[in-house]
Amino acid sequence: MPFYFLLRRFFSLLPKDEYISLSSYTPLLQWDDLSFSIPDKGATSTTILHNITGTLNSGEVVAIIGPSGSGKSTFLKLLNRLLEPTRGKIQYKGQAIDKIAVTELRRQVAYISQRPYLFPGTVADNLAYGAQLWNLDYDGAEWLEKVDLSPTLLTQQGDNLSGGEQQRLALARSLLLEPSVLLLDEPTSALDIHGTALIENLISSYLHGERAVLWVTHDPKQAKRIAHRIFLMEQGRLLYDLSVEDFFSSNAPEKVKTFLTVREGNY
Ligand SMILES: Nc1ncnc2c1ncn2[C@@H]1O[C@H](COP(=O)(O)OP(=O)(O)OP(=O)(O)O)[C@@H](O)[C@H]1O
Repeated sequence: MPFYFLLRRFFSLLPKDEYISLSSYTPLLQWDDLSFSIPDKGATSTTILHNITGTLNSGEVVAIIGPSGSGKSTFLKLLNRLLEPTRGKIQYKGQAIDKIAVTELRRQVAYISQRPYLFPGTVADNLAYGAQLWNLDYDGAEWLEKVDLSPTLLTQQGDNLSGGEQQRLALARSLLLEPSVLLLDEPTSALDIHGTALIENLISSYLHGERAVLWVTHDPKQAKRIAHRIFLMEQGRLLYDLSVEDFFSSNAPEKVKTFLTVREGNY
């Protein structure tokens, strides 16, 4: 009997509680029927995200791609409560995220924005912020080196750094808190090829144990390099949730092929 069927048979004999306790079979994040609207002037509203359902499982990188304005950033922000959904629910490790203290949720599910907000103060102050909150030991110089920044920057004011340096500092500041889930909003948009490769390698070495990554990118080639699955979004809807192989296969849905053609074709 194939291994998969043996596994199914084994699970069907277990009481439900034991089944749920097998954490590697539990998605880290689940979202169900998520919508997000913004009130207009008057009694109407504009819906930015429509009825999105899905999961992020331990050990995977999911790339989110889609045209500008399709709702990718809005979707990420809902997952650590930077925004609240108008409809639907989100769970982290099986627990509703609005029942988890926001500071704890954001330590576990970290959002790193495309244009990161640095706290006033030095690079060292920025690295220290979360670590002090959670009483963690860390080596600031080592973390700077991991993101290819010189330790000599520790004493510099954060707002003196270039856009790409700020992105890397924000990434180091988040990674040293060891979150389970990284929500990355175009983390390499301000980096050259060398910086991009470095961050892609850093994230793949970060991905072990019960960890997972949602990674917004505009670049299908990057999605192909880094992801196990790809979400294609359009006009606030999740059009497709496909394995990377299916996404780039000759049998991919027409809308996927059209998207790839518009973004330069041959992948
Ligand atoms: N606070 C807001 N008020 C009004 N409209 C908003 C607000 N936030 C987002 N939007 C709109 O919602 C849509 C989705 O925005 P979002 O930033 O999530 O898209 P995106 O796919 O991440 O875009 P990009 O790839 O350009 O970063 C856009 O049309 C945007 O203008």
